[in-house]
Amino acid sequence: MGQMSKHTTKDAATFFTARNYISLSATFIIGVFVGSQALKSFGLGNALSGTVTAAPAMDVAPHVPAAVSDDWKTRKYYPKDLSKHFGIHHIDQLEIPAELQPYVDAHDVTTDKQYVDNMDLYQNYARVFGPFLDKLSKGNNDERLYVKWTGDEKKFGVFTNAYIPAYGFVVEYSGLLINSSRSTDYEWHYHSELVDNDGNAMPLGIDSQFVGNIARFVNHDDKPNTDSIYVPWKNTWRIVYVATKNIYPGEELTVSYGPNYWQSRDRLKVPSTDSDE
Ligand SMILES: C[S@@+](CC[C@H](N)C(=O)[O-])C[C@H]1O[C@@H](n2cnc3c(N)ncnc32)[C@H](O)[C@@H]1O
Repeated sequence: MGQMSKHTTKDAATFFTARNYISLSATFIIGVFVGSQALKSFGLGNALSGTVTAAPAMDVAPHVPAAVSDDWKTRKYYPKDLSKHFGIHHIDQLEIPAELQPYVDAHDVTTDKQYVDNMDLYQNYARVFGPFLDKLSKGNNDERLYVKWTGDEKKFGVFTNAYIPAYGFVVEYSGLLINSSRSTDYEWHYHSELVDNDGNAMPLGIDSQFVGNIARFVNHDDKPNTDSIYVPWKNTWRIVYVATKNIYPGEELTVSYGPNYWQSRDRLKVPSTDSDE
């Protein structure tokens, strides 16, 4: 995630009623297909590589749904369930707290070195993925993706009900823009050159531990089927998960958190007090 930072890194809404599910799904699939073709024609496919980073990690209590029932390890959780079962306030898009908004407004992301050095790439990202950030963000009735228990090691993960073609938009990593890392498992580095009142660079992250969307449940894999990229959109950097290969219904979505994430976890391990170690 950007980098999941635990500072690196790490949709849609009134999306589906039973009646409009099929047509909206079709719209989405056509959308990602068009997007993926556009990306291919831009030759961006190979450019979808670890540009986002996650923040260093800290162990947190395993996510046991707040409302535990007998089927909690087998059922599917949709965005509308996140509040009741995980205590998460669902938001579709990056949320900027009022106290940080003036700093965001005072800065032009197209002057960031990362943008200037890769202008063609980021202009294309904005052109292809930007519209998804607006059009797919309509509330918490999206049923394309769901959360399900994967096992004791990884806990919950995210799966797809829809076919997602390679290079297609998967989901935005929503959350709160923060300027003080809490080093949770749910924070990506926010990619920017914002400065505070003294002109010092502000260390920013996107934190989705308690306020965010389904993307916060996407697990790490060394050979993931999505990539996290930064998309400059409406003067903010948005983190988007993009498919790196065709993803079929029932598959788990995965992303690389980046090396910092796991290194920081290792550092945080409490030394064993066992006498034989
Ligand atoms: C962003 S959360 C992903 C959602 C998490 N599985 C949950 O149930 O809330 C990141 C945490 O999930 C777990 N995790 C993710 N990918 C993993 C993997 N490949 N192997 C082991 N644990 C993993 C780790 O505890 C990690 O710190």
